[in-house]
Amino acid sequence: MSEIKSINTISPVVEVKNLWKVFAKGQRSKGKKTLNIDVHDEVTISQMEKDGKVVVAVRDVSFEIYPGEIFIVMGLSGSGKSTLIRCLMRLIEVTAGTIKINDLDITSLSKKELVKHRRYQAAMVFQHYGLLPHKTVLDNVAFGLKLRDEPKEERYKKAKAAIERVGLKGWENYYPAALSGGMQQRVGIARALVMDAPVLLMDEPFSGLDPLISRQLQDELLRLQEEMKKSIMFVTHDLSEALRLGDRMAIMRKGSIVQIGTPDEIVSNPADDYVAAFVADERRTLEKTKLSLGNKLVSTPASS
Ligand SMILES: Nc1ncnc2c1ncn2[C@@H]1O[C@H](COP(=O)(O)OP(=O)(O)OP(=O)(O)O)[C@@H](O)[C@H]1O
Repeated sequence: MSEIKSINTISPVVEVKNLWKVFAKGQRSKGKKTLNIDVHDEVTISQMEKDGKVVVAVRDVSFEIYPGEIFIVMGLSGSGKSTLIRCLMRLIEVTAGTIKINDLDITSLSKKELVKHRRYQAAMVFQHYGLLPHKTVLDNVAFGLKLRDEPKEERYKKAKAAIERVGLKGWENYYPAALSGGMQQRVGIARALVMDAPVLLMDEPFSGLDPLISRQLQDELLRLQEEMKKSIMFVTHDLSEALRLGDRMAIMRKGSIVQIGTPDEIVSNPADDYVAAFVADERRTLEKTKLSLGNKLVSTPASS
């Protein structure tokens, strides 16, 4: 009882409330501009969607991420995952709603405050690494600290430690092109870790990599998380990755979150047919395991 009470009183690090992102169709403006639209006017919005004038990429989304939690966002292509995670860094301006990180509403920050938010509160790992090709591994990792005006000696010390943490000791003076995809993504992770921000945003960081490498990196992330206890938002469309990494997961469909729960809850109790279709294979495997376990129990002499 007391344990449940204490869990309920932990404050979230990330708190997203009634978030909307509506894009004007045909103007791929990177989402920097905000569209002037009343999201509460459902009739107008759905008419504009039907007329192909707008795309509602994120629709009235709310969730929290707690300290030390890996929160997975999953959904089919086009369901709004990337738009959502980018809103948290404010790489995309939101249409409506609030995003609080450590109680600070980042949707209302000035440009100057936003720079600070990006340098101290949240760090992002992208699918395509986003490394600077003309800088060495060491300078890539130290770059964010340079933007923070940290003294050279200090930033190299921290960068070397982060490089060692992701298993790349000895590669400090190489350029990204000399590294495999998996190693480049390790650099991407080191670059985020070195900032020591409380929130880590990871947008499909391991997809596109060899399955074996991506599994190694998943293990690595779990190991690092044991030490770091960050609040991690992790976007993926790979269910097995989601189930391995996630403490809780949100399933997105056409911009909305259709279910939030622990991997167990989602697999054993999908909220609708869309979620059920996602987890169908996993359920089949579970049922087979239960069945064969049941058979074993029935047939072992010890059980009779
Ligand atoms: N800058 C933009 N301008 C207009 N529409 C956009 C823009 N960015 C995304 N969209 C649309 O918003 C919807 C959600 O896209 P988003 O990239 O967030 O989905 P996703 O779930 O991340 O997909 P994927 O897994 O393919 O990356 C899609 O219909 C997409 O075409």
